[in-house]
Amino acid sequence: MGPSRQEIIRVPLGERAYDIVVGRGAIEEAGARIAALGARTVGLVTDGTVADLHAARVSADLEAHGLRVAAVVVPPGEASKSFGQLEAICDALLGAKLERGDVVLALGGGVVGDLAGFAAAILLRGIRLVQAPTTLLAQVDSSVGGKTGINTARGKNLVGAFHQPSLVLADTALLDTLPEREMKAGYAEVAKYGLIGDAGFFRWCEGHWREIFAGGPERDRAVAQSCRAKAAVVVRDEREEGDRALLNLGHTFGHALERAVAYDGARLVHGEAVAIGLALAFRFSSRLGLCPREDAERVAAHLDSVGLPTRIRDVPGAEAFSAADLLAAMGQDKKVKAGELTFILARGIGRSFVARGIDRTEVQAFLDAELARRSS
Ligand SMILES: NC(=O)c1ccc[n+]([C@@H]2O[C@H](COP(=O)([O-])OP(=O)(O)OC[C@H]3O[C@@H](n4cnc5c(N)ncnc54)[C@H](O)[C@@H]3O)[C@@H](O)[C@H]2O)c1
Ligand SMILES: O=C(O)C(=O)C[C@@H](O)[C@H](O)[C@H](O)COP(=O)(O)O
Ligand SMILES: [Zn+2]
Repeated sequence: MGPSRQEIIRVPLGERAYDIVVGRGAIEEAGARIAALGARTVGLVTDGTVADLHAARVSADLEAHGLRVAAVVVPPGEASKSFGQLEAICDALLGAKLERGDVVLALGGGVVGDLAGFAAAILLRGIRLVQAPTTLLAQVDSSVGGKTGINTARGKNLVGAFHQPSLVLADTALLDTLPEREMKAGYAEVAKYGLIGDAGFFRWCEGHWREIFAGGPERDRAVAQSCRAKAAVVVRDEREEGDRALLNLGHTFGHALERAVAYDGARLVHGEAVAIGLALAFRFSSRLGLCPREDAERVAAHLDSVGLPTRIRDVPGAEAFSAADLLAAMGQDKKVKAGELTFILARGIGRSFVARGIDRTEVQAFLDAELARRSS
């Protein structure tokens, strides 16, 4: 593999087409590229941690390109994907007199991207959004594809809008400051792309995950390959009427677990929930006789070796979970159709498919068996 350089991936969505710039230094293009969009003011939304580490440099660059910056800082963590923080952002940006020709810049992880993206979708009935993802998870997943939203007590991401960004700047050097726990969490979504439809990429990940964590060309390659894989699905099915649901592999279980801990990131962050969800989706597929047991074991073994959780019992406080509660949470999943559950299951690594009308008693029996493992 050659030296690191920036790569531009085009997401061809007609009048909503945009570029994803991947590589070290991509954020340094923010001022020039946003000025070229014709904005005058940038509503810079970030969280407290990212503000301290990276926002001053970005603001200075925007101002150097003649842009006025109106900054809003939310508390770090999943709890910020709330009506309260959404209202605070809207109020601050309206107070700063943002106009329809202006831009919201989401500088942060998936929490900031989803929240600021939703604000951009509804402010003045929709203004442009630039995503500057600063976590591995946000660079490989949440900044691309236009899903924005917040959580409610009834479930994850249940209020939101599709609002594609006008530009994504995925600066992989920003990940140098990311804590290891968050790096691992983001890696679950990287591995997901291999498990969905690219067994060769999963094999490559098994051999290169340490280099992805360490930085260098493998990290850039993993981010770019993930963005290409996601963009390909989104272009086929932008509003999740069919195939896009594949990107939800591991999420029916994962979102139920996030709700079970009341979005408490100290216990479980999204990527960790996805890691458990991926392992569960493969074990469930194997139990249903769809997927070889060796594949399910290989998935869990790889996630284990990275240091990700793969069992419900790995969640602190899991003793309090019941199969009925988890099943009830799954009943609020956005993939539910005519009251029936939809899961993303697998015939093997890289062979995932959308399975509609899954029998609740099968899911209940599987969860009972998984929960029984907590004492073993
Ligand atoms: N819209 C989508 O398609 C999509 C896809 C996947 C996930 N998501 C959502 O994304 C969210 C999770 O995103 P996340 O994992 O990025 O979590 P996050 O945004 O909470 O970021 C994780 C932590 O890392 C900190 N951080 C961010 N960048 C940093 C950096 N460069 N250096 C040091 N610290 C940094 C943050 O302050 C935070 O504490 C969830 O809400 C999930 O539902 C959305
Ligand atoms: O972009 C998608 O589509 C995904 O499903 C990506 C997921 O990783 C992400 O967590 C997404 O927010 C889940 O979507 P939801 O519709 O189940 O809330
Ligand atoms: Zn996800």
